[in-house]
Amino acid sequence: MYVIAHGGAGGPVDEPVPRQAVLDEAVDAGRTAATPLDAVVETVRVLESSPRFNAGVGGSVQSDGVVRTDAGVMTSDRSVGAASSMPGVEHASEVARLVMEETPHVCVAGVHAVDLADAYDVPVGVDLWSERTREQWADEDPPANDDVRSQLEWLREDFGGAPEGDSSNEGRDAHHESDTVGAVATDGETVAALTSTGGRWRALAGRVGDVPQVGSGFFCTHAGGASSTGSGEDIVRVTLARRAVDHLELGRDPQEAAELAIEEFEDITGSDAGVVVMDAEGRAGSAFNSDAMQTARYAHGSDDEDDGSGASEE
Ligand SMILES: NC(=O)C[C@H](N)C(=O)O
Repeated sequence: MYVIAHGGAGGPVDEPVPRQAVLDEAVDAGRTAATPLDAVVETVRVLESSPRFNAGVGGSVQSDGVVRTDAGVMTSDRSVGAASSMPGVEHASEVARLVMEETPHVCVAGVHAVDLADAYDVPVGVDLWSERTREQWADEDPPANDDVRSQLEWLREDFGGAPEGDSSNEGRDAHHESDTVGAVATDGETVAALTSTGGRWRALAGRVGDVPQVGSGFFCTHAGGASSTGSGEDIVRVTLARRAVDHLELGRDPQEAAELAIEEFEDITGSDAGVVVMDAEGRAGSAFNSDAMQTARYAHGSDDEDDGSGASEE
């Protein structure tokens, strides 16, 4: 099984070495999975359980002091599942898979997604706070939860106010909000792509970004798959993952596809993002225009194909 994973695009990374070790471990978990779908879920589960990433445990905290998780998954036969805005759900990846496999829908949200998870024995009521998010939240002074207008004023300081002003990510990485995770995998026949996140730090309660939106945070066809990361409000405007896969469909290799998609994203939005891409042969590519994006891969034709170390810190 070929797998590529990322740990989010954003500012310079705190403690890149142990973080890379978790990414490598995640790809190792995915490589031994039975199917590409199992592979992306196994890979992302490892990252969701690590407080070093903004997914599952350690996810960003919304304006009402609640961590909510989102994920989306797609396979090359165009099966899709997504779940969003889930308090207390560590493995949003598993709920996205449940939506794909067990429901006639493509996205389930909020407490109803939590109920669905519970009905299929995905653990709920999990404490998603990490030491780091607890400390950071202690420094915040949000207005009362029932005062939504004041909350909006308060969070605009961070989100730049106007929609197109959202490109400014200055200072936001200190909030560890850029560490969304994702993976693409193939066995040479079918492909799967999955992205999982806690969203953005002190976003309005109930805010949902690109991650569970098909074509924005994730996309997959017979040509290959992609997983995006960065400012969700900007990624959705260009459907970044779809754009990367379109380039594969047009015959580009995965590295070219990733680079072209990020160039187009930057031209249109002026914002920062990253994307990982894998084609159906297991060739991988990645690109970002932020300061950093760590990836790990076990890919066809890459240096690590033989030894399986899978590491690539960028
Ligand atoms: N760090 C991220 O990638 C955040 C995610 N794209 C979101 O906007 O929810």
